Amino acid sequence: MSTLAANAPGATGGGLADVAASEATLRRFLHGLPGVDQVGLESRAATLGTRSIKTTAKAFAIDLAISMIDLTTLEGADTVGKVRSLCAKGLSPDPSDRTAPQVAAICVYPDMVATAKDALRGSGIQVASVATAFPSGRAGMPVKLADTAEAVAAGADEIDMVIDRGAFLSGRYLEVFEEIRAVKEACRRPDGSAAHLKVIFETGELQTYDNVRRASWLTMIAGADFIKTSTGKVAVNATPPVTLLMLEAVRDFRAATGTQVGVKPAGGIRTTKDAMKYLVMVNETLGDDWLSPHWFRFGASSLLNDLLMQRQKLRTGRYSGPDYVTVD
Ligand SMILES: O=C[C@H](O)COP(=O)(O)O
Repeated sequence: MSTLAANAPGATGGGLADVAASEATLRRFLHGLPGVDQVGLESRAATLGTRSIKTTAKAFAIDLAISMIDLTTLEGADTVGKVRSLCAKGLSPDPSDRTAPQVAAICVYPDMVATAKDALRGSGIQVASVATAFPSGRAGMPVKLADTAEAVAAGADEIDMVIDRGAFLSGRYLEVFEEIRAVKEACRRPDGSAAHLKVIFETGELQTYDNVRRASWLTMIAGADFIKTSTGKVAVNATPPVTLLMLEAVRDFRAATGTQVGVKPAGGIRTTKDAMKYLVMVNETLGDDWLSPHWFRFGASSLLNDLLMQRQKLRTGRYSGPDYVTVD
C-alpha cells in the first residue's frame, strides 16, 4: 500500500473495502488524506510543462495525442449532420494522409449516441456519452439513471457522468459515492458487459486541491474506470496542476489496490503545445503503463485541428492553408 493510502484512517491492512461503510468512515478516510502542497504541485506542473519534444519524438507524440482524443460535440445546437461529420473526421482525421491515426472516441449527448454508433460501426472508435444531467448534474436519481440507461441502450461504449458538486462540497460524500455506484450499475448491458464509466469532477468548481484529491479517491473507491477533470462548460476547465494531482492519485490508487484507473483532462485543451505538456506529465508521473488511449484521454473539441496542422508541418516543412483542416 502506498504511503498515502496507508496513512489514511480506515485504510488499514488489506485495502479500502470498508472505507465507505458509513458517512463517518468515508469522511475520516477522505479528510485523512495528506493535504496537497499547492506550491510544490504548481511548480512541478510548470517545470514539466517546459520540457520540449522535438522531431521524431514530437511526431510520435502528435500521433499518440490524436489517438487519445475523445472528439467532442456537446452543444444544444448539435444536429445529426454535425455528429455524422464529426464521426467522419474522427475516422479519417486527415483525408490527404491515411497514416494519420483515428481518434479514441466521439463524445456526444445521449440522443446522438445512435447516430454516432451507426457512423462509426466497425471502426473500433468508441462512442462516449455524457449523462446524469450533464453538465450541471442537477436532477434526481431517477432522471440521472434514465439518462445513463438511454445512452447505454443506444449503444454507448463509455459514459461520462458528472458528480453532484453541491453534495460533495456540503460533505455528503456517501451520497456522491452511492450515486456513482448506481450509475455504474446502470452502465450494465443485458449481456453482462458494461459501458466504461468516466466520472467528471468539474474541478473548476471544487475550490481546493485537497478537494480534487478527495474526489479522486472517493470516485476510484466507488468504481470509476476513468476520472475526468471537467465538463468544458465552466470558466476553469482542465489545468496542468489539477491533472498532475489526478495522475498522482491514480498512481497511488493502483499501488494501494492493484486497480488501474484512467485519467481524462477535458475542456480548454486546444493546442499541440498543451497536449505535449500533458503527455510529458503522464510519462513522468505514470510511465508507459498509462501512455495509451486505454488509460489516458483528452476531452477536446478543437485540439485535433491543431495536432493535424503540426503533423503536416513536420511532414512537409510548412503549415497548410486555412482550408487544410475542416472547421468544426
Ligand atoms: O469533454 C470535452 C469538452 O467538453 C470539450 O471542451 P473544449 O471545447 O474546450 O475542447
